[in-house]
Amino acid sequence: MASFTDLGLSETIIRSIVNMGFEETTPIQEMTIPIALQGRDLIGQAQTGTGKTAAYGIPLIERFAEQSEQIQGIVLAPTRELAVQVAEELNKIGQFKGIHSLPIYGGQNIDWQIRALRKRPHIIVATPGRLMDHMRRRTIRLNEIKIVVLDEADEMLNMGFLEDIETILKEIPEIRQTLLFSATMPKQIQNIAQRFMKEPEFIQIKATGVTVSDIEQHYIEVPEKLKFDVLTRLLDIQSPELSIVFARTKRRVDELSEGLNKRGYSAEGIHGDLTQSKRDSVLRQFKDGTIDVLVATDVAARGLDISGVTHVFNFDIPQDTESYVHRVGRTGRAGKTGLAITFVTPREMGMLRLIESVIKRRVLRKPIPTIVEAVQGQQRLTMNEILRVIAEEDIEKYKGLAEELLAENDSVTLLSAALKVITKEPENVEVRLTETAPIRVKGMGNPRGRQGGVPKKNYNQRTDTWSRRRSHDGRIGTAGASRGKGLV
Ligand SMILES: Nc1ncnc2c1ncn2[C@@H]1O[C@H](COP(=O)(O)OP(=O)(O)OP(=O)(O)O)[C@@H](O)[C@H]1O
Ligand SMILES: [Mg+2]
Repeated sequence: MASFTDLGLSETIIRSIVNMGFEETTPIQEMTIPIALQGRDLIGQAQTGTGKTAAYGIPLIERFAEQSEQIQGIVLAPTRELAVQVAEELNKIGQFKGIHSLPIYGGQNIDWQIRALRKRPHIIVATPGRLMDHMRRRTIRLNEIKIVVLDEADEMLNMGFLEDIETILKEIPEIRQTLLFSATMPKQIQNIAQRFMKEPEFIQIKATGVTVSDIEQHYIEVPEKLKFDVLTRLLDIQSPELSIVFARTKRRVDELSEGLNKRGYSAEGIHGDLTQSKRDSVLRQFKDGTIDVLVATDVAARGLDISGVTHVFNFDIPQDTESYVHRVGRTGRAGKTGLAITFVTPREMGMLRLIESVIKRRVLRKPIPTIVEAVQGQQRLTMNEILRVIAEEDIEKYKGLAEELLAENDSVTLLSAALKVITKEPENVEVRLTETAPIRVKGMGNPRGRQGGVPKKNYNQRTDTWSRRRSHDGRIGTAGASRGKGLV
């Protein structure tokens, strides 16, 4: 890896990079910054969490003149939260050069944005819809734009922003530089590249596959009905620092975060139907650790860089392989490690195999954790907390009471009772979720299952075994038959 000083950057930029704590370039930065500095068009693909923002942000800011009164650069991003985050990072890179970036996104008061625009930011980081609004109102002029960046370009296409992007790019002078970045590059991207870019250089960093090797990836085959209990068991056993739970729909997100709260976890949901101020406050609370579990739709799958996310749970398997790559990429960022666990219902095994074929890596199968393990996990938490309090807190005023209680009870009985009171008992509140249909892939997995030839799989919670049951006569089939007999 190279040093930033070898890239011919100006002193003010180097100073801000040092200030941000970056010591060496990441591979995508090393490869793309010199090309982007020459003014050439560029498509950059590198794994999640490997510094693509600075890979375009550094040349973007290096090439701008701070004296200009006009907007010189536009970054388009698919979600509001990402627009805010990118603008923050660009402001850090531009702090000593005096280059200002402003996020512009839907759900935020437009008059406020218009006032902020009058302060002459050099760079706008926008979601396409809101930028279009400003273009119609003529509150943003794009005729001085020199550089355009499409961050998460493929996701903007997925979201149906193609027309908006076309309209936006047509308003921008043809003599410009266009940069396009994402961890995933499906074929449609070539379309955009051909139509809107000039002989783009394609830089692809493919160290060990599409997903980062620092992310441990597991899956658990689990029936739909048991997913929620399995999730809470995993939270109890693993006690993640911060975790993101991805679910398929907004309704699932609401139900899940409500259910988690009922069971005593500090969780909040984020999805597109919430007000922007709610979305902002949820994300803020998650970042500062006020809430430990963020339950999200794919709105939080792309680009978000939150330190301390040790676990990603795919409560529902994603509908496409790109989504998988980005979701699990919310952990294991900037050289840190992370764990991603995907729940797969029996009929979704085909989707899992498809994901494995795209990421070119096996996802490890793990058994359904037992309730005993969950209890042990909670007890361990309690024990650690007690030891921490002994080491760090003032407990003098409890000692009198302790002695009184010890006079009439033996110490083991007394402490056991106290532990029972303070340990959270797993699965003590029933939570029901609205069921969703499995995600299936044509031609993958177990095709005969769909024709009814292979008996349905059943999971036996008490014996932790899967068995195949013939639908007609109710007899137990092969796997796990001996243990499952009479219980299925
Ligand atoms: N050269 C560097 N040295 C150390 N940390 C860095 C460096 N470049 C970027 N980072 C940090 O790494 C983290 C991930 O960067 P960034 O969000 O740009 O990743 P990304 O490649 O855009 O990921 P995604 O595909 O998920 O959007 C950020 O916290 C960023 O500040
Ligand atoms: Mg990014």
